[in-house]
Amino acid sequence: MATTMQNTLDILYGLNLKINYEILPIENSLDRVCAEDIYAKSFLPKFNNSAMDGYALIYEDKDNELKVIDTILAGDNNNKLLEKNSCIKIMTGAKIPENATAIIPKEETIELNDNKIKILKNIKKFQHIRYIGEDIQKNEILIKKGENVNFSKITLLSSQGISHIKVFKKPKVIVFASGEELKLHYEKIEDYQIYNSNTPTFVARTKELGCQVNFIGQAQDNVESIKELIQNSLDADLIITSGGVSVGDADFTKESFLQLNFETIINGIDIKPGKPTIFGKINDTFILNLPGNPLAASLIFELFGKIIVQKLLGATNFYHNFIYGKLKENFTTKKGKTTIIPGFFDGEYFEISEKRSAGMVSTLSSCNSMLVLNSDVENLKKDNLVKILPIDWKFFTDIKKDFLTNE
Ligand SMILES: Nc1nc2c(c(=O)[nH]1)N[C@H]1C(S)=C(S)[C@@H](COP(=O)(O)OP(=O)(O)OC[C@H]3O[C@@H](n4cnc5c(N)ncnc54)[C@H](O)[C@@H]3O)O[C@H]1N2
Ligand code: MOO
Repeated sequence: MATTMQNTLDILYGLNLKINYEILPIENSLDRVCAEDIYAKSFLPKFNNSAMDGYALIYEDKDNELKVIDTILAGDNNNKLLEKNSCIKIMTGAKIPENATAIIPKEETIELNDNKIKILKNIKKFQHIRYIGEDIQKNEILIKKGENVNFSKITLLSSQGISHIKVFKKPKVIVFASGEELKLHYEKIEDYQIYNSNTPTFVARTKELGCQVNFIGQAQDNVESIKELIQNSLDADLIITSGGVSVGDADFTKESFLQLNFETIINGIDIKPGKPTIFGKINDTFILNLPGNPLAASLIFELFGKIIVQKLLGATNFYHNFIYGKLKENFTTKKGKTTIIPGFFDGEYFEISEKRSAGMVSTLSSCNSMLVLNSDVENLKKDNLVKILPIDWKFFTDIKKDFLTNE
C-alpha cells in the first residue's frame, strides 16, 4: 500500500545513519559537513587594538595639547604606557597602550610644533578601540557537528589558526536506469528509442548536492542484467535507479531488488506525480527507485531524495524549508491527491509551470522551485500566499532590480 507524503517524510527525517568521517585541511573541507563541534581556541581580537590610523590617548586629556611619545605599528609588541597629556601614534590593528581610553583618527588632529598634536573634534570615551573578545570569545562554539562548511566557516577556522577538521565522508552514490528503449546520450539511437536523460540528471544532481557519484552504465530490461548492476553497487551508500517500477510487462527493477534481499521501506507514495516510487535497502545500501517518467522522477527526488542525501551528508538541517510568495495566476486542480507543482519564483510571485506532464523533460530547466498542494486543494486564487520549496536557489535574476530597503 502506498505511504502518505507525511509518513514518507517522517520515515526519511527519522533515518538513523552512521556516517564515517575523515580529517581534511580546511581548504579542502568546503561544502562538506562538519563531523565535530569546533570551539574557539582564543579570543578575537586577542588584544585591545586600534580601529583607525591615528593616536591613542587618555580620554580626559582630549582638550589639551598632546605630546607624541612613541609609535606603535600593527604587529609590534610595544608595552609603553601613556603619560598625562601624551599620546602614542598608532596604526589600524596595532595593540593599544594598556591605559589608552580613546583613539583619535589622524585626520581629526593637527600637528603642532615640538612633536605635539591637538584634537579638532569632539570625541567619545573608548572610541575606535576594538576590544579583546568582542568578535569571538575563547571556547565559544564556532561550528556545530552537522553544519555545512562554507566560506564563512572557513573565515572562522582560519581566524583561529585551525588547519584541519573532521568532516563526514562524501556519500557514495551510484545511479543507473533500466529500460530496453533507453540509450545513453553518447550512443546512436533509432527513431523508436529514447535517450536516457534520468541517469545523467541524477548523476549531476547528486554531485551538485555534495555526493561522490559513480556511473556504471545501464541495465537491460531483464532481471539478470539489473541484478548485475545492483551487485556491482552494493558498496554505495545510495543507489538511485529510475524506471521499471510500475506494472508494465518489462518492469523488472522491483523483482531484481527483491531477489537480492531488498528490505522495502516505502512501496509507493500517495502523491502525484511519482506514485510508483520505491525506497528500501540491501544491507547498508539505501535504494531509491524513482519512476521512469523524467519530471516525476526529478520532483520526487527534490521532495524526498534530497532528504536522504542531506542525511547521508551528515547534515542536521534536513527538514524542508519554504518561503512565502504570491501566486501569479488563479489555479484549479482536481482534488484527492497530494500534488507537486513545479514553477518559477521571481522573488514576489510564483508562476506555475504550464508543462507539468510527468513524462516531460523540459519543465525543470525553466523552474526554480515547487509547491506541494494538499489533497483537498481545488482552487487557488491569484495573490494567495503559497509556501515555496526551493529547487535551484542561487538567487540571482536576469532582470536588474533595486534591492535597497527604505524606511
Ligand atoms: N497501468 C499502469 N500504468 C502505469 C502506471 C500505473 O499505475 N498503472 N503508473 C504510471 C506512472 S504514474 C508512472 S510514473 C510510470 C512509471 O513507470 P516506470 O517507473 O515503470 O517507468 P518506465 O515504464 O520504465 O518508463 C516510464 C516512462 O519514462 C521514460 N523513461 C524511463 N526511464 C527513463 C530514463 N532513464 N530517461 C528518460 N526517460 C525515461 C520511459 O521511456 C517511459 O516513457 O508508469 C505509468 N504507467
Ligand atoms: O506518477 Mo507518474 O510518476 O505520473 O508519472
